[in-house]
Amino acid sequence: MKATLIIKNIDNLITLKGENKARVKEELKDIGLIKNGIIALNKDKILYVGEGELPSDITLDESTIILDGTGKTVTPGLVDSHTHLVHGGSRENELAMKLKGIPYLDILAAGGGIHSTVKATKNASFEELYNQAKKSLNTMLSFGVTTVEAKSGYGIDDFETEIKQLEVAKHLNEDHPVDIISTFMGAHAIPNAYKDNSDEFVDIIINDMIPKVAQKKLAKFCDVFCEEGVFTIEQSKKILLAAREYGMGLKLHADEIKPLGGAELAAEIGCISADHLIAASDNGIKEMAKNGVIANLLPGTSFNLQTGNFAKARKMIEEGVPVSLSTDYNPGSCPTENIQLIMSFGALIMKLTPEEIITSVTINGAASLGLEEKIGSLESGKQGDLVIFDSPNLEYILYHFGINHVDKVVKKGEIVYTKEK
Ligand SMILES: N=CN[C@@H](CCC(=O)O)C(=O)O
Ligand SMILES: [Zn+2]
Repeated sequence: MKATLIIKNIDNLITLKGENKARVKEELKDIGLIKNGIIALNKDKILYVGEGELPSDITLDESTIILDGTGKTVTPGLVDSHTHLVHGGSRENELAMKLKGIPYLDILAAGGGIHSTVKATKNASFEELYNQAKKSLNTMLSFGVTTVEAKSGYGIDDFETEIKQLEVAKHLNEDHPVDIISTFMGAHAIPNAYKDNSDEFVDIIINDMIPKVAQKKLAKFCDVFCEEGVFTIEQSKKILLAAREYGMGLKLHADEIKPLGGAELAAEIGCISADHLIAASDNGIKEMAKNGVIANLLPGTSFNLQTGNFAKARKMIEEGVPVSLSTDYNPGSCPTENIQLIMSFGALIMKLTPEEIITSVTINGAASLGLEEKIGSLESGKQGDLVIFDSPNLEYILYHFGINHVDKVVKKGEIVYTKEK
């Protein structure tokens, strides 16, 4: 079989080989490290992964791209499995409020926060949203992200804007090398018009919005912001069970600020992931472990909200919860596309090991999007998504924090990003 691209002499080839499933406990440490590694791709698929030289049945010709991995670390393409990629405007105006100690939920209740991005997203044209999201997607790609999840949720009761966001994501998925997995999140805030009757808005989401989003095939998942002053446990359950009827996978913004029992709900109804979990109860963590719900942790949000509270990542791992890590990129609670910074937070603040971190942003991130058979590890037959880091080892990427260590990104067998020297 002919190789179209090979990378040889790789100092540290991190394959994540193993079962195509979210890894737990000790499995999180088994990253399939190969020293002096070599990898061969045929078009968009991985052909061979091993040590030293290629086997003789893999042939090269003058069109084969040959890269040298000396001094480099190669990993699967990174998966950012929780973002609010498509939105209008920005919210730097909230910085001063935050520094004065005004809580995120108070800004939201006063009509700011998510509501101000709803206004900006409604006022933005399709092209403006497309260009703004494309710029962010380029930044994500430059940091090594090859697959990203993108939520709607800045239209809320303005369904046209919800659809506009999802259509932008759909077009970008077609036009841009990064794969985008869409999530419908109409239940992101209670619209002002339904402040005194949020159940009415829940009914609209269930009866009008979910069926239309499903019919247009615009979202693989449905998500709800289950939080004090936003959607209750009962409302979140109702919305997600309705979404399941329409074939959507379920996600939940759970226990981000107040311990409402979101982790328990995610376990009860079988969400693929519960995200945030800063205030998750010990019982909720146990229930998630029992039911295999992935804890998608977002330390950049804790950092930016400045509450000093972070999800109990170590406890979750000890209890057997599969964990993933994501940016939560959005204009309010976490305005950064830099997944490598989030990985450093995973180490420096959450005390995850380098092995646990790389597993969290590859195979476990893939599993939180239902993509573990296709991406998330470097094994023959899987999609040729990988990152070449200009870094002698994995630890260095986390330790030398806040900067970009990517040298090249390969997506579906093609070099789609090269760092300017
Ligand atoms: N918490 C709810 N949603 C987003 C924030 C959205 C925003 O502030 O615009 C999050 O996951 O952090
Ligand atoms: Zn979010």
